[in-house]
Amino acid sequence: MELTSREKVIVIEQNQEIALCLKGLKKDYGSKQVLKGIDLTVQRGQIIGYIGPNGAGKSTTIKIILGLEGDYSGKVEIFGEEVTEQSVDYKRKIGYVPEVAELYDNLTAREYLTFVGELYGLDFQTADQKAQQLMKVFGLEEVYHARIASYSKGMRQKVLIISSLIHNPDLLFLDEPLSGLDANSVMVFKEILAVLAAQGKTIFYSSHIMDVVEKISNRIILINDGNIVADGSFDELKQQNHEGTLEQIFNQLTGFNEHKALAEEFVAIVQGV
Ligand SMILES: Nc1ncnc2c1ncn2[C@@H]1O[C@H](COP(=O)(O)OP(=O)(O)OP(=O)(O)O)[C@@H](O)[C@H]1O
Repeated sequence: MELTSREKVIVIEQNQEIALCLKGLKKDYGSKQVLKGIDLTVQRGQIIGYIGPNGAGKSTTIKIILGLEGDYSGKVEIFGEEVTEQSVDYKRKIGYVPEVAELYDNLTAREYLTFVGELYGLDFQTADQKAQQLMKVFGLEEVYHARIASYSKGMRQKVLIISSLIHNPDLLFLDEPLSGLDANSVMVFKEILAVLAAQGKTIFYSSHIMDVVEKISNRIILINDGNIVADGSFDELKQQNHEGTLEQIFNQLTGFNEHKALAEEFVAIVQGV
């Protein structure tokens, strides 16, 4: 499809707009330094794959950006505005799928999603209508009025995904979002991300499923021990590290080559040898 010159200008402007900027982000928990100075600028429309070993500080970064974790040093800017502990308005531009969520089991999906929609500034009717339509797309129209307590894991995850997008945010934080989704739903969700990114939404995608990160991200950021140790497209990382898959690059950059020895040790202990 040929873009008109006006559309080309809009695309260039969008690409230059900065959605997220982290400057010297540091965070300690007691004597443990979890983030040691994260500097990061994310352009609007990018899909960032944010990866790193367990405990590297990925969720901590996301929670700081969302204002869920205080007591850090450094700066967080969202669409050019510095986020402070008092800032609230910027949250309307953000959607979030947490790694672990407290869904209100006693509520129905309708009650929960309209509650979240209203928190994000939608009126009840709009939230109700959108929530019902989105549930239908995910094949959940029949349980819209059922309590979340009766949902399977994947059904809960779909409600979480809907709740993160109901207010049409510009910046989306996804922490292991595919958790519990079946293969068909994964396909739908990956397609949703591609369409959102094409519309200029910015997506920050944190996951351990390397082949998905490799495919959907146009920029991959690897953090290890509180620092960014790699930043680039998958092709760039592949060239720099002479490795074939993102999983292999991950192993190399985190200095890990003991999987066989560790597996054998584990099984030997299980067998009581
Ligand atoms: N509330 C807390 N109190 C104390 N330590 C914490 C707290 N939250 C996180 N940590 C520590 O901070 C470090 C980073 O945790 P974080 O959850 O950010 O890691 P992660 O990269 O998201 O890991 P994973 O891949 O396992 O989800 C870990 O060592 C963790 O124990």
